[in-house]
Amino acid sequence: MAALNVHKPPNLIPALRIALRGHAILENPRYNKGTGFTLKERKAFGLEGRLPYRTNSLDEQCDRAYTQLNQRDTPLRKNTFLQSLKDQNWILYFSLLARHLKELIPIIYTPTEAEAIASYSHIFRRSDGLFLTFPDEDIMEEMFLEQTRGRDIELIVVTDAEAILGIGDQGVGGIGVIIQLTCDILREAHVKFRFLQQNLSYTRKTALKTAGLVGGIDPSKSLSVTLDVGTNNEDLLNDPLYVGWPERRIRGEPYDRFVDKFVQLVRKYYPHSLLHFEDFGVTNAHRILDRYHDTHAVFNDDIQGTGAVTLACIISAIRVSSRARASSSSPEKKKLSEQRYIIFGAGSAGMGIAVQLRDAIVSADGLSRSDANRLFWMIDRDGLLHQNLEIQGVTEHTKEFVRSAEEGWGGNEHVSLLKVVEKVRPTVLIGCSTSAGAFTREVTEAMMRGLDEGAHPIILPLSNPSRLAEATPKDLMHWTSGRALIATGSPFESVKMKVDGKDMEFFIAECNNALIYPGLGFGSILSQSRTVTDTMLIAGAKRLAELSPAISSTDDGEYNGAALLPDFGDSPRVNFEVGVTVAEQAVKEGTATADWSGTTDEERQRGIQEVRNRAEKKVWVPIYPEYIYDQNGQNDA
Ligand SMILES: NC(=O)C1=CN([C@@H]2O[C@H](COP(=O)(O)OP(=O)(O)OC[C@H]3O[C@@H](n4cnc5c(N)ncnc54)[C@H](O)[C@@H]3O)[C@@H](O)[C@H]2O)C=CC1
Ligand SMILES: CC(=O)C(=O)O
Ligand SMILES: [Mg+2]
Repeated sequence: MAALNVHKPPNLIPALRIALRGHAILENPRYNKGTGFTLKERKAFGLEGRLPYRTNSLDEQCDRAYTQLNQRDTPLRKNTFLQSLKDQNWILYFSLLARHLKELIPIIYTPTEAEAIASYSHIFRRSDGLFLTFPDEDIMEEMFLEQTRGRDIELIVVTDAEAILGIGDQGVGGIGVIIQLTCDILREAHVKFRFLQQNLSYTRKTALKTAGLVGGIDPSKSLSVTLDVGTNNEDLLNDPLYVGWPERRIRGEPYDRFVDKFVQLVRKYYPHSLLHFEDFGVTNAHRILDRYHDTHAVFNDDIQGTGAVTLACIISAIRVSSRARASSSSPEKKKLSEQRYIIFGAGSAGMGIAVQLRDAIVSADGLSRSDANRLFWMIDRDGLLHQNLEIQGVTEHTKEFVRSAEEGWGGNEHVSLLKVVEKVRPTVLIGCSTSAGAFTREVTEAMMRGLDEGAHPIILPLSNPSRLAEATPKDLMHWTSGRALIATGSPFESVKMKVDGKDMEFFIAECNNALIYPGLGFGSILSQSRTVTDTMLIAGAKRLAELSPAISSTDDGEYNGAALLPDFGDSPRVNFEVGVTVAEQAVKEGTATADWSGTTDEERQRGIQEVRNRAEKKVWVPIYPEYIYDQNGQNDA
C-alpha cells in the first residue's frame, strides 16, 4: 500500500534540519513523529526497521490516540494517558487537544488535574520541567543553564505550589498545574483558520472543522519551573513516596533570596521573556508581583488573569442586565461604577479581582481610586473586612478595601455574608473562597430581594475544582427563577428550565483565567513588552467581553441564555484576538520593545498596523514539518 504523505505543508512550515538519528529522534518528544515519519525521513534518520511499514497521517494518528483515550474509563486515567502521549510526541498531543479542545480541557485542567496533582508522587512516571530545590540553591544557575542552554525561551511558568487551585499546598506535585498551563498557552493562542484554509487545502476538512490546527508559542520556547521550597502538607511530609523535598516550607529572607535568585537568572538569560507566576500562597503572591512588576514582564495569573477574565465576564453580564432593565421602569445602570460588588474570599484571586475591577472603574468611568474602592465589600474567614475587626496580616492592597467603622458594622465581630448582602444589596456576588456551598439559598434570595426591578443578579462562584464551587448553577438558577447571570471557575452543564412558561437553556460560562491568560501572554511575548501593564490587561479583558456570545446574541434586548463568555472550545480564536489587542496596547503605550514596534509616535502607529501580521507569523502550529538530516542541525529538546 502506498504510504500517505500529507505531512509537509508547503510554504507554511519551514523544513527542520535535525542532527538526531535512530533511537535519539524517536525518544525526543519534540521531534518524534512515530508512524508519521515519511519513507524519505525514515531513510535519512536511520529509522528503517525501527517502525512498522505504514506511514500514518497526523489525522490517522489522532484518530487512533482518541480511540485509545476513550478506552480509559476515568478522567484521571485519561489525564495520565494524555500526559504519556505528550512525553512521546508533542505535535500529536497538541493536535489531539486541538481537535477535541472542549472535551479535553476538563481532563487536562480543572477539575481532573487537581486529582492528578494530589496523587503526583504516586502516579509519577517521568519528570517534566525544571525543579529548583531549596537545598540546591548554590547550584541553581548550573541547573537552570543545563535545561535552557541554547534555547530561545519566551515563556517561563513558575509555581511554588503553596496554593494549587483550591486544594492548597501540593509540594512538588504542583508542577502538574503549570505544565498544563504552559500547554494551554501553547495550544490556545491561535487557530489560523483562514490562513490554513487557504494553504492547507489537502488537509482533511475535519481537522479544520473541529478547530484542529491550533498553535501559539513553540513548546520548545517555553519552560515550566517548580520552586521546591518544602511543603506544609502533613500528608505529603509523612508519605514515604513523596518525591519532593520533605521539609517544612521556608519563609522570610531565605525564601525571598531563593525566589530572587531565580528571577535574576530569568532576567539575565531571557530579558525579553514573560515570567508567569501560578498558585503562589497569598502572602507571597502580591509581594512578588509588586517587587518585579516594573523590572520584567511578570504576570501573576491568579491575581491578574483572574482579575481580567472576571472583568470581561462582568462587562458582559452588565450589558445583559442593563438591556433587560431598559424595558422596565428602573434605570439601566450600564456602568461598572453603578454596581455594588461583594467578593467572598479575599485571597489572591479575590484581591486580584477587586483591584482589576477597581482599576477598570477608575479608567472607564473616571471615579477617584478611593471612591471606586467604596464599591467593594470584601469578606474572608472572619467575615466582612471592616475597621473594627482585628484582621491578621492585612496587605497594603487589602487595606484599601476595608470598610469604614462609621458604616456601623459593629465591633470585632464576624459580619456574615448574609448580613452584608441584606445591608449592601449587591448587584454582583463573586466567590473565590474554596468554601463549597457558601452561596446558600438564603443568601441568593436575599440578593434577589435587594435588586432593582428587572435587574439580573450577577453571581460568579469561581472556586475550583468543581466540588468547591460556592454554589451550583442549577441551584442558583432555580433559587432565582431563571434570573441569575452565572459563570463558574470549572465547567458546569447548561441548566434547562421553564421560565414564565417558556423552555429555556442557560449556558454557563467558565470564568477561568485560562480563558484569557494565553492571549495576555501571547500579546506580551509578541510585543516583547518590558512590563505587563494594567492597561494592557484591561484592553485584553474588554476585547474578551466583546467576543462573548451573551453580548452578540442579545442585541435586541431579550436574554436568550447565551454564555457570558466565549466557549473554551473557541478559545484559540478568542485568545488570538485578545493577544493582538494586548500587543497593540503595548505598542501604543510604548512598553513594547519588539524591533518593529517603533519609538516615535509615527513609528508606533505603523507598529500597531503591523501587530496582526506579526501575530499570524509567530503562531506555532502543531503540524509535522518536513525533517532534513543535517549533522550540524538541531539536537536539543
Ligand atoms: N476561576 C478562576 O479563574 C480562578 C479561581 N480560583 C479559585 O479561587 C479559590 C481561591 O484561590 P486563591 O485566591 O488563589 O486562594 P487563596 O488561598 O489566596 O484565597 C482564598 C481565600 O479564601 C478565604 N476563605 C477560606 N475559607 C473561607 C470562608 N469559609 N469564608 C470566607 N473566606 C474564606 C481564605 O482565608 C483566603 O483568604 C480557589 O478555589 C481557586 O481554585 C483562583 C484563581 C483563578
Ligand atoms: C484557575 C486557577 O488559576 C486556579 O484555580 O488557581
Ligand atoms: Mg491558579
